[in-house]
Amino acid sequence: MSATIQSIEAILVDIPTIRPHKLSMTTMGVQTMVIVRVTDSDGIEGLGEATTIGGLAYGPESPESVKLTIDHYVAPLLINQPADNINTLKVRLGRVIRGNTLAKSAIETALLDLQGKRLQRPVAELLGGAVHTHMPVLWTLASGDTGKDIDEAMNLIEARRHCDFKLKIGSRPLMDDVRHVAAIKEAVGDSASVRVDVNQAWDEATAAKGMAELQAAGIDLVEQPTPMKHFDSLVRLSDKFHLPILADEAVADATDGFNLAAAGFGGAYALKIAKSGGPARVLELAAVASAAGIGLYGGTMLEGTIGTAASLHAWSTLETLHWGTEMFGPLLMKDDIVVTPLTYRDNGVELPDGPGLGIAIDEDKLEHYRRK
Ligand SMILES: O=C(O)C[C@H]1C=CC(=O)O1
Ligand SMILES: [Mn+2]
Repeated sequence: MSATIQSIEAILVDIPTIRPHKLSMTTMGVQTMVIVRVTDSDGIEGLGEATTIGGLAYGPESPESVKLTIDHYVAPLLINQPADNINTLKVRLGRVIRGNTLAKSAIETALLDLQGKRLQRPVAELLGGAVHTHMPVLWTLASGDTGKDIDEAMNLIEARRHCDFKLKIGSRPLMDDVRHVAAIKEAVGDSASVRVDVNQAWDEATAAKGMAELQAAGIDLVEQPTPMKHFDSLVRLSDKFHLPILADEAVADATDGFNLAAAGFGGAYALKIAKSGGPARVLELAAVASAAGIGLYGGTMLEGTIGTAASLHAWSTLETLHWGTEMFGPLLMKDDIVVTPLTYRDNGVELPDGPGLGIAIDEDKLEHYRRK
């Protein structure tokens, strides 16, 4: 008799950020994680995380709605079901719950962690095995102030914590953003790759002008310049410029990835477990991208250590991450709720080892930061 699922808990955890993090649609001062704990009848526990940015500012699921979805819809479907057949559990959820990929990602992660602990194997091995144990990680400069961003970048380069940077733009007039970006690129020099993320803020005409300016300033990649559903804009812009485009919000799952590639897009895709529905699901998008000759990037929703580790287990199985990763979420938060944080060194991060995700909760910290 295989073990059955006995309990599913979704916990809201609020941790302040080390500084304001300014995106085109919101400025974050705190990050809210939904931590999921699934226990089975043998007493083994699996951990998962669902995290978004700025409540409902980034996407259609909020931390509070994810908790409600898990408590009221997911848990009753999974309690007393065998814990070890994750595909069957996902089919069961998928038949009754549409969308809600953040909640599904946390659940898929927790089930993989549980299975890994049961088998005493890492999650990467359940996904076919890690090709890499150290992955490059860029840092996002988003204080909202050019001088502060330059100081931050210089310190991180000096410490060999990050050598590549992503700048959040799109909330200011175009030429203000261009001057901001050009000043940072000039300061960090040629050895650093500087990219921008517009988070859908431009229309196509603004994007065309912006991309011409950014190309001239030596920027390497422009992320999601136009609204997520405007596939045609992304295709035309990717045709027009040799400055490549990274599609983020536009591509959530393998079907989006297939449609955008079929429409003629020739850039790269930001993979995120939260968009696709988990560390196994996101690899379906990676496979479609690879089949279409589209580059890969390990993306984040600024998750804490659990969600970041889950993503790293997935990215580690990919032969090539053409644009590296941005798995720095835990470093943007003032504190952590795990016993041993991830190891960031040599401009990257180590894949945690040990069974499952290789992550354990610090119960005192969780108690301190959980929403009362
Ligand atoms: O990419 C996004 O849209 C969201 C996120 C990733 C890094 C960061 O600073 O914000
Ligand atoms: Mn993005």
